[in-house]
Amino acid sequence: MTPSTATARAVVTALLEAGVREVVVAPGSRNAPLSFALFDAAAAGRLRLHTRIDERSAGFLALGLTKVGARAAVVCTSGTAVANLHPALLEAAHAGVAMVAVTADRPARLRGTGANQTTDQVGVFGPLVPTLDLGPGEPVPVFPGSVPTHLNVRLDDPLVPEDPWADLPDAVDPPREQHPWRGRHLDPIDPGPRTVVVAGDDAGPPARVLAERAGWPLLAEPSAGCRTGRTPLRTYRLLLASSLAERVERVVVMGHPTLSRPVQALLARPDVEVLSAPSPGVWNQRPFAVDHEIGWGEPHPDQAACDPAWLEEWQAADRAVGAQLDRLLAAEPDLTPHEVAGAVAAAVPPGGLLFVGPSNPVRDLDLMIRGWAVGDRRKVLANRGLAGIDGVVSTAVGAALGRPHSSRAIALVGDVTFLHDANGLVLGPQEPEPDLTIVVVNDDGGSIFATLEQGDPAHADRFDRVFGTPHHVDLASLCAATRTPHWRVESLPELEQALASPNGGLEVVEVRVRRDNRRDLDARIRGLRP
Ligand SMILES: Cc1ncc(C[n+]2csc(CCOP(=O)(O)OP(=O)(O)O)c2C)c(N)n1
Ligand SMILES: C=C(O[C@H]1C=C[C@H](C(=O)CCC(=O)O)[C@@H](C(=O)O)[C@@H]1O)C(=O)O
Ligand SMILES: [Mg+2]
Repeated sequence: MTPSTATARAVVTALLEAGVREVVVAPGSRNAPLSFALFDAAAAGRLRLHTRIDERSAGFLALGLTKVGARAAVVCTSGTAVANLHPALLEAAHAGVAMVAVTADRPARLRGTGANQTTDQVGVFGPLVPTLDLGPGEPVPVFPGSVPTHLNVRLDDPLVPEDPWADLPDAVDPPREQHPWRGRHLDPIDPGPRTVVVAGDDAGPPARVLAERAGWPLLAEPSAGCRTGRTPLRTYRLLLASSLAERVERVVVMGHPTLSRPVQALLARPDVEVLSAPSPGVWNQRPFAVDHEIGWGEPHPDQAACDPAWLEEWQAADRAVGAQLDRLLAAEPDLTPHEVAGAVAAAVPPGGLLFVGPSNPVRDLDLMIRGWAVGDRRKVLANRGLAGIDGVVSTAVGAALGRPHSSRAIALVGDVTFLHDANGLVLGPQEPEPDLTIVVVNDDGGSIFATLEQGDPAHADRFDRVFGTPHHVDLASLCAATRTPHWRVESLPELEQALASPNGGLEVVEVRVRRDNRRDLDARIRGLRP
């Protein structure tokens, strides 16, 4: 057996022992020993193989698979291919997703020379994703279980094995990565001050359990993993501009809140006491002052409850503002992005999966999710580690592939986000295909900027060129190029019909909405009060 084949087979064995059962390979020559070993392991049923020609998409595919518990590795050749994995690994680092990147490298003697496809791959992802550098004959290091790993493998000629891998290791049950909060809850908190619970990305069920037991309003983002039960407030980000918010004395913050400035403003208020639970990701220090760090205890049924009137006040205000919002949207002459988000949310059945893109789609969804029941196992995911618009299609594909028991898988993304990872639609004829409906809210550009400072009419002469960035891309033609079924809908009933008629594979439903009125619509919505 050649040294490179031995190294590659040792790496694949270590991946299997670490619970990796999904591997995404981007084609290359230097990683050939790894690709052959992975092919043999897949043929023997030890793992599922995916191939992607775009390493950036391949990395996000592995991220999406890992986010739903199907721990994945992505494997690529040397050179610029490696750098294409950086966006997915950065997102993984900041969101605490334990994906694995295996990069093939030239042998040590060629480092620092002008040899082809040879660059400095050790530490290429910076200190946030350190490199484990492996040479021939060296023991493969153990992959850490809760953070992304970069394994750089130096491989020398001959790269092609002399024979197939026959003596594969026995299949073992992969260790189930336990989320820090799984089966645990926060230590009891005194119910005294008027408190709200802020649940950011990946806060998980403990946030809901705490809010329910204490009787506190729950301000949960769509991907918080706890937007269920009786305590989440649909219009919390609007209510934070009301007099109710002025009476908040304390906030318990869990997960990684990133969506809205009203929440960030609440957390920064000097008169508000902040209790912070551990935050996911590599930089878990909070960007606001924390008065008390609170930790995971064992399940505590004895979280004392506060005066129920506090939550009842918020719930009444939420109903009032929610009704005003529904009336406002119904009165709009055109289909609004908020109604699109509402239809998508309504189309997610129990056991369903929803992957939501950044920018306005996740914020529109935030306003439109209504009363999902506890225990229905709806899963809402987003790349909120860094809120990038890159790799979102591929992450959604990975999540759908990695959670096959989902009753329905839908993605809700903006048009620029969709275009940014159009290569996520490139699916070879032998590739596992997800049952995933991608709803693209197409307003021909980035409408989020219209709602920010740069959207002020004073900048109208420059806005579209450098912020709105209209593209006029024909999404039907783009989908046709990858043979992805495409359905353009013009109305809410048509959208609801499309959502009710999944084709069982990867499909795109395009909804055209206006961008020219976004700033005004957003301002009128923000102006709603109880
Ligand atoms: C990789 C990356 N590039 C740029 C940005 C900045 N950005 C945030 S939202 C956005 C526009 C998104 O447009 P779209 O997906 O159409 O959503 P919309 O704002 O129209 O709702 C951009 C460019 C980013 N977050 N990530
Ligand atoms: C476009 C980018 O991201 C910005 C998107 C929205 C954020 C925001 O202010 C939302 C306001 C709200 O929903 O209340 C904005 C921010 O966090 O300040 C983000 O930068 C981008 O290029 O980063
Ligand atoms: Mg857009």
